Amino acid sequence: MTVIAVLGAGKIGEALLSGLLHGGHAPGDLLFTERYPARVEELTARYGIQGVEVEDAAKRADVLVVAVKPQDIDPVLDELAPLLGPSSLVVSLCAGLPTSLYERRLAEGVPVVRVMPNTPMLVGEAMSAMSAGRHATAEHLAVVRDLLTHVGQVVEVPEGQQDAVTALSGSGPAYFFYLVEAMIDAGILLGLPRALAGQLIIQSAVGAAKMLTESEEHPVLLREAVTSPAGTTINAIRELEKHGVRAALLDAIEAAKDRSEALGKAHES
Ligand SMILES: NC(=O)C1=CN([C@@H]2O[C@H](COP(=O)(O)OP(=O)(O)OC[C@H]3O[C@@H](n4cnc5c(N)ncnc54)[C@H](OP(=O)(O)O)[C@@H]3O)[C@@H](O)[C@H]2O)C=CC1
Ligand SMILES: O=C(O)[C@@H]1CCC=N1
Repeated sequence: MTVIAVLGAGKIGEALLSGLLHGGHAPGDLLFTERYPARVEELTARYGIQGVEVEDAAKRADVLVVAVKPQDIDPVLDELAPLLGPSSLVVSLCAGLPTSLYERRLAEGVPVVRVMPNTPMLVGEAMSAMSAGRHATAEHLAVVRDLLTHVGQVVEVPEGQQDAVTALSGSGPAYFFYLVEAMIDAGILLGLPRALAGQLIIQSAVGAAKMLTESEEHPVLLREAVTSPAGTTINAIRELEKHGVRAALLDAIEAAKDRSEALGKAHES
């Protein structure tokens, strides 16, 4: 079995480790590095996996998954530079950071694959997009695809699309959580108990997601089927249009893409 080391086991690193365990990976095949001993102990207690130093991770793992914040990448690259060679495989989950950054800072020939996953990998429902760096071959991509398939769906995209992917599916779950939160608040406004409002909205979200994935229908047709003539839904839709919700979503997602680009540009020199 491939040994995978996650460098920086925060939100997404932990989601990947947990998803891989649920997907059938043995705890002994998973390693992680973390900054503080308390976090190492917490993760070891929770999952039975071993926290190690970077040097150990580089020696023992077939795949090194970098999952620190983009702002924390410099010391990680400094640590990795003397430890890795062309037989290593680096997978970067970091928003905005191009494979060229790794290629510039690591030894010649180290293969790098850039991946943008999302947190539903915790429940085996991630949407991940991967792009090969200059030294990553079809076999490297196959290894990464196999790993990500254990925690959800995977697509391959040109690296030039990764900032847009980050804005859409990387950040995407947050937009849905935000909508659900706002809709539960609407239930409170209408006088429903919070628990009931939560149940009504969350099951509606699950049902709508299932219809989106299982029916062959376009979202517009699914929405139209809910929108009865002179009924309730069209009154709500009019308010959404009046408040520019569609335009707000376009602007919001474009702003997320701009931020992803800026995170990459900050590491250009
Ligand atoms: N959260 C998400 O939904 C997604 C995140 N990503 C990407 O994943 C990366 C991590 O994001 P996220 O998980 O949210 O962030 P977190 O801050 O939760 O996780 C990063 C972890 O790395 C640790 N860390 C920092 N420096 C080092 C180091 N030198 N050695 C070992 N561990 C270190 C941090 O410790 P400390 O807390 O002490 O700083 C933290 O626990 C980012 O680059 C982000 O763009 C990609 C897709 C989705
Ligand atoms: O907010 C962020 O920067 C990260 C990247 C995608 C999702 N979370």
